[in-house]
Amino acid sequence: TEEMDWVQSSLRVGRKKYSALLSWSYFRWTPLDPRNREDPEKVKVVPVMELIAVEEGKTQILPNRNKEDSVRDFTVFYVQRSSRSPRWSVGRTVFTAPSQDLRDQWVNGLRSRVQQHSDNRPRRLLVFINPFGGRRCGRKIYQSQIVPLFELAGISTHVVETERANQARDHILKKDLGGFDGLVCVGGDGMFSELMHGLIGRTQLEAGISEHDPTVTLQPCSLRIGIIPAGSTDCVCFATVGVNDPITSALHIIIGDDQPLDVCSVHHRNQLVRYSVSLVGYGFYGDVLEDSDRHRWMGPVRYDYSGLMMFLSNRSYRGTVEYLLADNQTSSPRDKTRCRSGCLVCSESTERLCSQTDSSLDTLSQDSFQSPASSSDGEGQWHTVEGRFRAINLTCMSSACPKSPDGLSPSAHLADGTADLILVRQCSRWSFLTHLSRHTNNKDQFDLPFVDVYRVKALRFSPPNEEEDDEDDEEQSPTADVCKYQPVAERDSGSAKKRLERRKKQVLCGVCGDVRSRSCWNCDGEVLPHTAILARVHCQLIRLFARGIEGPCKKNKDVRLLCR
Ligand SMILES: CCCCCCCCCCCCC/C=C/[C@@H](O)[C@H](CO)NC(=O)CCCCCCCCCCCCCCC
Ligand SMILES: Nc1ncnc2c1ncn2[C@@H]1O[C@H](COP(=O)(O)OP(=O)(O)OP(=O)(O)O)[C@@H](O)[C@H]1O
Ligand SMILES: [Ca+2]
Repeated sequence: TEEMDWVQSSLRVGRKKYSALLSWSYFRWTPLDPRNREDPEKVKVVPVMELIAVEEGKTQILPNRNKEDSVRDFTVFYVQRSSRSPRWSVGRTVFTAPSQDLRDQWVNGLRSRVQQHSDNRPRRLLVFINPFGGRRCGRKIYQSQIVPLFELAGISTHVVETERANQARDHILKKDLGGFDGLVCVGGDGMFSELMHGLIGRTQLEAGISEHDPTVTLQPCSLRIGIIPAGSTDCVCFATVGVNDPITSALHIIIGDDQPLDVCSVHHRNQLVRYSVSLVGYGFYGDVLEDSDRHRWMGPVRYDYSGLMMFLSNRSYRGTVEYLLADNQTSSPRDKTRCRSGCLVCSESTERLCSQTDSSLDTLSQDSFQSPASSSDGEGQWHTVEGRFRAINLTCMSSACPKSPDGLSPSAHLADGTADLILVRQCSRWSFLTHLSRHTNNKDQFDLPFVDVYRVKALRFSPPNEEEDDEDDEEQSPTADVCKYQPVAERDSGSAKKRLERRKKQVLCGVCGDVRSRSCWNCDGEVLPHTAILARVHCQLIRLFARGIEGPCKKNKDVRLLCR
C-alpha cells in the first residue's frame, strides 16, 4: 500500500457534499453549502484511534455485503458516542468519492493510518463464556452482538464456553497463552475474578514470585482483560467503563484501550486467600452474600431480597480493625473528585511506581495477629479501631454499579495504589437506611456520625476471641455464635467441618437481635473461609481493555483546533 501523509478531497454522503480530510490522527468531514463553503459547526471528527474498519463499497457490519454498489463508494466504521451516556455504538458512514481512483486513495489512506495507530490493538483473543452468568444470556450476547464486531475489526478468537466453575482460571494457569494479545470474559464479576486469578497466578509463577507473602512486590500482568458484561452486578465493568453494555466493552477491546487497575490481595496467616478489585466487605455485604447464596434460584433479584433481610436483621459485629494510611494524602475519599479517563492522581502513581519501591509495607508483619491491638502511631502509620461494626468495606475502586451509579466510594481511584476503607459502626436501622439510600442519590454517604472513611494501603481485621482459634479450627462456631432459634443438638455436635457445612446451610435469623458474633468476608462476590485477614493493595497489578469513565464530552471545537 501507498504511504500517504494527507488525503483530502470532496466526498458525498448520500446527496450531501462534504469536504473531507485525513490528517495524521484525525479523519474529519465538513458539510459544504451550495457555494462550496464549509459549515464548521457541523463538522464530524473521528480520531484515527477510534476507527474500527474501512471497507470498499456499501457494506453492513455483517455479512450481507451487497456488491451492487458503485466503485466510488467506501464505508467507514468508527466509535460513536452518545451525548447522554458513556455508551458507545458503531458509527457507519458510506462515502462516495469523485472517482474510483480517489476512492482507492481514501481506502488505502484510511487503512494504513489505522495500521500505524494499531500497536495497542489486539489481533488474537482468548475468550471465555460463562453460559450460566446473570440472566444466562452470555452465549447469545457474544454470538449475536460481539462476533460480528470482532470480525469487522479483523480480530481472531479462540472461544472456550465453560462447563464448570474455575475452568477459565485453570485454563489460564496451565495452558499455552502464546499468540494471544488479551483475555476476554463474557459473564459477571465472578467470571472476571476467575480470569484475574488465573492471570495473576500465572504471571507470578513465571516470575518465580510467591503470592503468599503479603510484603512482596508482585509482577504486573502483561496481558489485558476485556469484560463483556453478562452477569448480575457487573461492578468491575461498570466502574471502569461507566456502563455495563456489551457493545461499548467490545469497542474498548477493539481499539485497544488500556486501563491499569489496583488489586487487593487478601491473606490469612501468610497464605493468600484471594484477590479483589472491588469489595472486601465484612458485616452487611458479607451477610447479604452468604444469605443470597441460599436463594440462587431467584436469579439476580436474590441480592435485593437478601439485602432487605440483612437490613432488617440489623446485625453488627465486634472486631479490631487496623489500617495503614496511604502515604500520599493529596487525594482523599471525601474530596468530591472523580477518577476519570486520563486521571492525574492515577498517572502520578504510575510515575511513582516506575521510580521507587515502597518501604512502609515492611510493617505488614503477620505477627500482630498474635497481639492485635498493637497500634503504632509513628512509623508505618498503622491505626487501630476496636468496636462493633455494621459494615467494614474496603474497595480499591469506586465499585459503581447499576444499583449505585457512584459506588461505595465515589471518589476512589482505579489505579492509585490505594483503597478506601469505610467503617460503619453499630447504628439504628433508620441510620443505616440513611447511609444506604445515599448510595443511590448525590448525598454524601460518609457525612454521618457513625461512618468513617480512610484512604489506605493495607487493612488487618481480627475478630474477638481470636485466641480460641487454631490453625484448622478457625471456623468452628462457639455456641454463642449461633442464633438461639436453632435447635441445641444441631449447634453443638459434629466435627468442625460438619459444623461449618451446617452453618452454611443454616437459615440465618432475621428476627432475634442476639445472633452470631461473627460475619463473613465478601471478596468480590465470594465468601471467604476466614475472618481474620490481612488485605494489601497492589498498585496497577492488572490492566483492562478500558479507559476509565470518560468525563463530560469534549466540545467539538477543541478537536477542530487539533485538526487544523
Ligand atoms: C433504599 C435503597 C438502598 C439501596 C442501597 C444500594 C446500595 C448498593 C451498593 C452496591 C455495592 C456493590 C458492591 C459490589 C460488589 C461486587 O464486587 C460483588 C461482586 O459482583 N457483588 C456482590 O457482592 C453483591 C452484593 C450486592 C449487594 C446488594 C445490596 C442491596 C441492598 C438493598 C438494601 C435494601 C434495604 C431496603 C430497605 C427498605
Ligand atoms: N459453566 C459453569 N458452570 C457453573 N458455574 C460457572 C461456570 N462457568 C463459570 N462459573 C462460575 O459462575 C460464577 C458466577 O458467574 P458470573 O460472575 O459470570 O455471573 P454472575 O451472575 O454475575 O455471578 P454472581 O452470581 O456471582 O453475581 C463465577 O464465579 C464462575 O466461577
Ligand atoms: Ca485505587
